[in-house]
Amino acid sequence: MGSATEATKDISENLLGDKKVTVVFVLGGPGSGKGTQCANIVEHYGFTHLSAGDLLRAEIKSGSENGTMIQNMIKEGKIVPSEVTIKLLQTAILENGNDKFLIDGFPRNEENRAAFERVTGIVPEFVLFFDCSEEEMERRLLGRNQGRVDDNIETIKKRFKVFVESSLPVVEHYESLGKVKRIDAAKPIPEVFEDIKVIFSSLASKVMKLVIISS
Ligand SMILES: Nc1ncnc2c1ncn2[C@@H]1O[C@H](COP(=O)(O)OP(=O)(O)OP(=O)(O)O)[C@@H](O)[C@H]1O
Ligand SMILES: O=c1ccn([C@@H]2O[C@H](COP(=O)(O)O)[C@@H](O)[C@H]2O)c(=O)[nH]1
Ligand SMILES: [Mg+2]
Repeated sequence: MGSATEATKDISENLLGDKKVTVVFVLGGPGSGKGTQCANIVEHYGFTHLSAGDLLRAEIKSGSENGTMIQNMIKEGKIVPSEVTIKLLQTAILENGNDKFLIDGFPRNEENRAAFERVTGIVPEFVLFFDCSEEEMERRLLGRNQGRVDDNIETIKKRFKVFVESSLPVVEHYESLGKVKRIDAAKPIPEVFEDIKVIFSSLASKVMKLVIISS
């Protein structure tokens, strides 16, 4: 087992089996622009983007035995059981050669958060939080046009409720640890990314890479 040097001890490099990774949780309301900006971060900063929602949608498409249950939960805007989502995230991390991940749209509630930390041992480097009004998010979701079963006004209202009641407490938890970097996500896309760049450039100037010292 290795240990971090003095220079990297504040970087969250954690064990996932034998793999040590740096993770940023990307959180924010439905339609706040998480996926859009994750694509920009991937392009500029070499992270791998893992959208929990995309992994769940891929699981439905794969014909998995959990597919019908997941589809029903998504249609209702409900949170899929932790063990299902964590397994998908864990597999995606282990199968990927990268060691830097943006985990988008997870953890969705406190139980997700605690289970993920317990199972994977991963603590996020920080949480990138997209702050946006419901009015603006609703406008974006109704205009998204990607054929998602949950982009209709009835499900959107349910998703907003779940976000406020279950997901915001996760942000508050990380806020209490000083780990939240809040972004004004109501701005136009290029301006939001300018703000994100400040955060990731400062992270890149710290020691970002994994340091393994054989003992
Ligand atoms: N800053 C922005 N201004 C205007 N439109 C935006 C902005 N960011 C994203 N959008 C648009 O809003 C829609 C939702 O964006 P995106 O899919 O990135 O959100 P999300 O947070 O990933 O949503 P979800 O939680 O539902 O997956 C998309 O059509 C996207 O093009
Ligand atoms: O960790 C998660 C992530 C997502 N879900 C379900 O999927 C939909 C869509 O998620 P997006 O992040 O908007 O793509 C969400 O409303 C949940 O039903 C989940 O259960 N757990
Ligand atoms: Mg998304």
